[in-house]
Amino acid sequence: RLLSKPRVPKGELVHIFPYQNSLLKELGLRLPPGPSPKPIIGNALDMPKYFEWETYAKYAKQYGKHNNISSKESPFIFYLDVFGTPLVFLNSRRMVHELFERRSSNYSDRTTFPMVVDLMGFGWAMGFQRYGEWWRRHRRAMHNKFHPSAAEAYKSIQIKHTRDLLRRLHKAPEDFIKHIRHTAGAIIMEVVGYDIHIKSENDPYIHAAEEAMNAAGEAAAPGRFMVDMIPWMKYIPEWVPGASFKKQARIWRKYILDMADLPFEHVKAQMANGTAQPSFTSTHLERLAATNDAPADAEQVIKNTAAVIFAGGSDTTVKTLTTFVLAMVLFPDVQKKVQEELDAALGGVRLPEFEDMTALPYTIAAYKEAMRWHPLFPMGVAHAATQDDVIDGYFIPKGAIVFGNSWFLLREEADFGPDMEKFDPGRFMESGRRDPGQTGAFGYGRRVCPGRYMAENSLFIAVASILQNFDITPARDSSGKEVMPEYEWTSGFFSYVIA
Ligand code: HEM
Repeated sequence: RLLSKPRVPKGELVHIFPYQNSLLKELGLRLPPGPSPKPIIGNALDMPKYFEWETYAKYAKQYGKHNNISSKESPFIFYLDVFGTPLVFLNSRRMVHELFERRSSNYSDRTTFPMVVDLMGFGWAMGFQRYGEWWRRHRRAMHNKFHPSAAEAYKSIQIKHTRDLLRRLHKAPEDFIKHIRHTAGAIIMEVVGYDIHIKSENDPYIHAAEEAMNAAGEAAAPGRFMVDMIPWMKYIPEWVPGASFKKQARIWRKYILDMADLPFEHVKAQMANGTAQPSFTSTHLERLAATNDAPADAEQVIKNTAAVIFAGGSDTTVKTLTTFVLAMVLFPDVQKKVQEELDAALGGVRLPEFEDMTALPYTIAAYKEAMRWHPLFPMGVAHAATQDDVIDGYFIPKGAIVFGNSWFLLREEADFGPDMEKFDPGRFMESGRRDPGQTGAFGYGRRVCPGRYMAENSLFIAVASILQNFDITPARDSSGKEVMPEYEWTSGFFSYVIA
């Protein structure tokens, strides 16, 4: 199953995959000099269940040393066999660039998701769709309204709701997460065209989106549900002992389908009676109505894309901002510096605008540092290989699920400077530093997050507005003493802070 002429590195094989041992002779390869690299992980049982990105990063370092790899970007690649499904983990920027960017036509597929798509009903979400024409149509519908200059159109919506956030924070600062969530939801709903429904923090659409996203977070982590490894299990009836995942999927499914259907139907009804505001959904639908030869499923593409924007666009921003708030508590000096910059630029007489960005490099660096310090998707979102491939002598079979270890990439000293655990926006003030948004925080290649321009705008205006007007400090106990928050990072598809 090997391609004709694999590229063979000069004595630099760092890790022989378990299955490669048997292929070495066939390839005419020899083991590199020095202690033989051992297979690190053999099967599903050895798979780290929690914070796997740290484990893989540790292996990468450990085996790099073991193999005397001097390069700053070791060609690290790990392989796991999970009941016959090959999982490949890329632990270097060079590898990620080579596969996801340069060979993107082969690494832009997704795997099947028996739990999330077949059972839970997430097939409408572009992020889970297989690479091909159906996905491309969704991606085009989104790109059309989210490329950098299209995202400009949303700035006034972002400003409006961020100002409202300041009022809410002023009134009840202790509910800051609730307010941030409300704001992110309000922005994305107005962009998509669902804004008419926001009546309270308990808005049913925001609630459905949160439930659905929490479900995705739980269910999409590799190895979380056996049915993803043994797909025929999806046919087991719900009453069979051990099939509780089916019941769980059924409960989640309602939220997931409602989330796509209900608000879309409502926008259509609003358009029919002339009360709809211009939005992603209404402008796409209007254009569709004016097209004579549109395919029959064109409306479904609009509905699906509106839903995925709604789904992907709020929780991601909320969780990144929550990480930022924690960082401000833990690193008060950074907070002071951002505030000094804001005061110098705005003179304390007006609120920040997007036009101020050029005068606020440290503020920009601060939100970028939040994406680097603790990326929301530490292992990105897995891509899949369409065809067999070989890289540096490693064979990657067709169908392999390929992860980029973004967490590790965002901790490369060569790219971001020293003291990786420190929240230090100052690192971006040095020349030659990489942008986290282009180093895995938004994923890779043709599947890179299409909402990234809008997301960065939301982060910037929120960070600038909040820190210009508030100090973020630890809470105080009854005697007035500051108490540092207890917090932990979740593990799974997303990793975010819970306090
Ligand atoms: C800080 C906020 C955000 C982060 C950290 C983030 C991160 C990501 C990542 C890591 C991926 C996977 C890329 C890959 O497969 O390599 C992704 C995909 C995606 N994101 Fe975002 N995202 C954010 C905000 C948003 C927003 C605001 C939207 C919508 C407006 C959005 C919509 C999507 C969609 C639709 C996909 C699927 C793309 C595809 O599979 O082709 N994201 N995002």
